[in-house]
Amino acid sequence: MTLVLCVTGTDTDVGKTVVTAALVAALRAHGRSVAVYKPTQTGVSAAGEGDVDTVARLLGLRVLRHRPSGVAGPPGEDELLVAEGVRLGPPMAPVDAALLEGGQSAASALPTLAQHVARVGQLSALVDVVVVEGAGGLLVDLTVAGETVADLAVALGARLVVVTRPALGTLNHTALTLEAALRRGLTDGALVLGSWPPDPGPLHHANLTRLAELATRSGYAWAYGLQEGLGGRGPAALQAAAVQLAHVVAGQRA
Ligand SMILES: Nc1ncnc2c1ncn2[C@@H]1O[C@H](COP(=O)(O)OP(=O)(O)OP(=O)(O)O)[C@@H](O)[C@H]1O
Ligand SMILES: C[C@H](N)[C@H](N)CCCCCC(=O)O
Ligand SMILES: [Mg+2]
Repeated sequence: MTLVLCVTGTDTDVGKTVVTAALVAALRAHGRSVAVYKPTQTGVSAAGEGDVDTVARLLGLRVLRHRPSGVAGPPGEDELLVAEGVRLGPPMAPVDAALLEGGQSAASALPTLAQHVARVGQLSALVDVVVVEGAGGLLVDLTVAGETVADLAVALGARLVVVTRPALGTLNHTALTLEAALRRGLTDGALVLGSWPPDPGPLHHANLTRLAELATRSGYAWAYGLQEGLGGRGPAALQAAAVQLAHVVAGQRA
């Protein structure tokens, strides 16, 4: 059965895309074929680089774009199978980006939860693991009906990967995110640091201990995560650093 990982975060800009790339690198290195799905990509023009394109670039892979009509077959060795549910220009939450770009009709035309699930199902037929990168944090609305990233993770039966920050403010954001996830039945998950600074201070070390405690208390696996700057060091560095991450995040079910 295909494993679905849903990568969310305690906030936008916490490193979900870099963690997604690291997971893809490590899973591929273990011989697993992987696809990446971004249900709602906002803040990017039609010709711009979406998060799925960033993952491919970070890994030095060619993009094989999956279309709903099912044009793409299984990806080749140097290809990454990717798909987006919808792409919107304004750098905002999905529903608001749609409203700004095209008014109520654009918001109503956003993919439904069932359409996202069907798209992931199509990808699942082609690969071993589908990694879904949400928009912003766990409770951001993806659909005009008010269904969130959490609802999508539940509908997919996904393992949740919560990416968090090591800096001040993270303890409250992380506790809220994990509490909301557990309340919705998302009990299978991992907590991951998106970016660990090269010069950590007492605050970072204290937060590291507290974050590990929060993960354990929530029944989530805990992964130290990625070093700051790793995203720019090339596919080999990303892959090497991701081995432990992938073991923690996907090991139990991969
Ligand atoms: N470990 C890392 N190494 C290098 N750069 C990083 C790392 N983590 C985060 N960044 C940088 O921080 C910024 C935000 O990271 P990223 O795009 O992964 O966040 P995100 O959570 O995916 O944001 P969004 O909500 O927009 O999808 C990017 O410029 C990214 O390159
Ligand atoms: C545009 C940005 N990079 C994200 N993809 C969208 C983040 C939505 C966050 C909404 C919020 O929590 O306020
Ligand atoms: Mg991202």
